[in-house]
Amino acid sequence: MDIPVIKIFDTTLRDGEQTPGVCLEVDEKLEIAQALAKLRVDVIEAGFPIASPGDFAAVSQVAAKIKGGPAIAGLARAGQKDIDAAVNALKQAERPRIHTFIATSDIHMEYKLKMSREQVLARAEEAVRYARKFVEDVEFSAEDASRSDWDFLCQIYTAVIDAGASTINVPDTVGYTSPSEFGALIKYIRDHVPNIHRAAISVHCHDDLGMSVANSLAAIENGATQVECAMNGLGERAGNASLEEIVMALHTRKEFYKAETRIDTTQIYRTSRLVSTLAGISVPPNKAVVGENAFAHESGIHQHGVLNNSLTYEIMRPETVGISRNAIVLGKHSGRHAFEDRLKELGFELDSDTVNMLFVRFKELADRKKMVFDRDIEALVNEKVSLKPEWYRLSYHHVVSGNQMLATATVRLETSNGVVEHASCGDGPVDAMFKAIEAAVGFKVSLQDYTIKAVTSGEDALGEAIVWVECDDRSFSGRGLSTDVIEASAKAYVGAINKMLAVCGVPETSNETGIR
Ligand SMILES: CC(=O)SCCNC(=O)CCNC(=O)[C@H](O)C(C)(C)COP(=O)(O)OP(=O)(O)OC[C@H]1O[C@@H](n2cnc3c(N)ncnc32)[C@H](O)[C@@H]1OP(=O)(O)O
Ligand SMILES: CC(C)C(=O)C(=O)O
Ligand SMILES: [Mg+2]
Repeated sequence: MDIPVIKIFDTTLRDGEQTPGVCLEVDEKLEIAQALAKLRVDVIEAGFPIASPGDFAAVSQVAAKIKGGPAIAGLARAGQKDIDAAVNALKQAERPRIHTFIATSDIHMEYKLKMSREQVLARAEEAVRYARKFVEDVEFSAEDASRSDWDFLCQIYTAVIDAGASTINVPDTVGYTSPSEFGALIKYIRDHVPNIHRAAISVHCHDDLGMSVANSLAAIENGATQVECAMNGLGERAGNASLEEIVMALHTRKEFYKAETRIDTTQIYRTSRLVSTLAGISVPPNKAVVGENAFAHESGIHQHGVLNNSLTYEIMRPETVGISRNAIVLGKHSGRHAFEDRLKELGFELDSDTVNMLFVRFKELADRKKMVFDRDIEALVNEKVSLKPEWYRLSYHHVVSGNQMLATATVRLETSNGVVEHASCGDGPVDAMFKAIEAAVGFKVSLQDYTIKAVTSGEDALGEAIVWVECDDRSFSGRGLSTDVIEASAKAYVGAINKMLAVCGVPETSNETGIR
């Protein structure tokens, strides 16, 4: 018997970007799209083209650059303007998909759309028919399907399939359903939509009650053949169903679900790290599949079992998701071959200029650290990805602090006009550093959030700082990496300021015009 292949529709770049505080730039979206193509997802939802010029540009770039693999989807409300924007953004896609949607629950229709059932039905049909004039692959979503009247849902799905939709999506928009209820809904749709054999059934689950993955799997058990999900479970509110969890559930329990995906599971971990770095959202250590502890064993009885046979306490092998267990330790005496080899093992295919640049950074790091771990290397590579044109570059810093003195920081920033240097006092070394940087750039910076964590363990661990700053109601993140946490913090702050200036422009009070 042939095992059905479940399509993975990745929405990291669309619903994932709706994670509060996340704002990906065009080149960052492209970098993630390339990783998703390597992961072999079936569809990349690249954005919502009418939403902003940046989203339009990102969908266009992804459509132009990602070839020979996934279909590229653009989201559109059920209206001609939105569909026209999606059509234009997807012009260069090899396999464009228009994803149009309208809400079908009574609460959404009455209070949000202010439309009757008849109007929503007519609008959905019109939108699908209009989209089909431009592309063959049209997906229709009934937003808030899980809180909609089941017979109305079946009526609208029948109508949109007749109008040309090749995929009908059943979203649990607010994460309200439960596995048995959602499974029954999918079965009901299969039994009550007469033309359902002409369309694929997709599901799109949110995690408000922590059941998005369980609900998606229940839908698969009842005949859904596409799941919409996001890397690291990013998405609106509590997020979408996590791609890595759905894929690894199907992979690990293939004999139970009797379904598989086309995903190259060895790319999962690398993609997860890239998304976490570029989105500025850390992965919790206890996160399934990609968390730091997902394959770590703390207690003696478990360690004993794992040493005898790892399957005693591991249902998946770390290598299957791309986490290397390599015993070769890289350090200051390691050479280029070992370094290049490790990059390849970690799934990075980089040109020789990039490898050369990274090797220099690796040696600098190895001078400051006894051992360089895989996660240090991933951090170096992902930092390379997020390098942006800079207005300001940190060239020197000095901090004095103690428990009975006022912390004082001095910074020197390079700009196109030369250097600018300032000193400030603060409530602790990081505050003093941030104040010195603010004085150096010459304008007030609105700090939203600041986190620091160790990338690896040990006293010489690489520290990763993430800083969020705000301007014109938009948030910008910066990331800094160093064995010195104050330096990591300063780099992250300057990085966030650079990103902010690229979008909001340089305030008049600025000391310098900056470097570009
Ligand atoms: C469940 C989801 O995740 S849906 C996707 C959600 N994502 C986003 O909203 C991110 C991008 N959104 C945006 O940038 C903006 O909301 C835009 C550009 C889409 C629209 O902006 P605005 O025109 O300023 O409208 P605003 O967002 O305030 O309100 C939404 C409008 O769309 C209408 N609308 C909402 N969903 C739909 C739909 N599926 N089909 C047709 N109209 C819809 C609402 O009724 C409202 O109409 P009104 O302006 O006539 O009252
Ligand atoms: C646009 C739709 C599919 C959506 O994101 C939702 O309903 O959650
Ligand atoms: Mg959603």
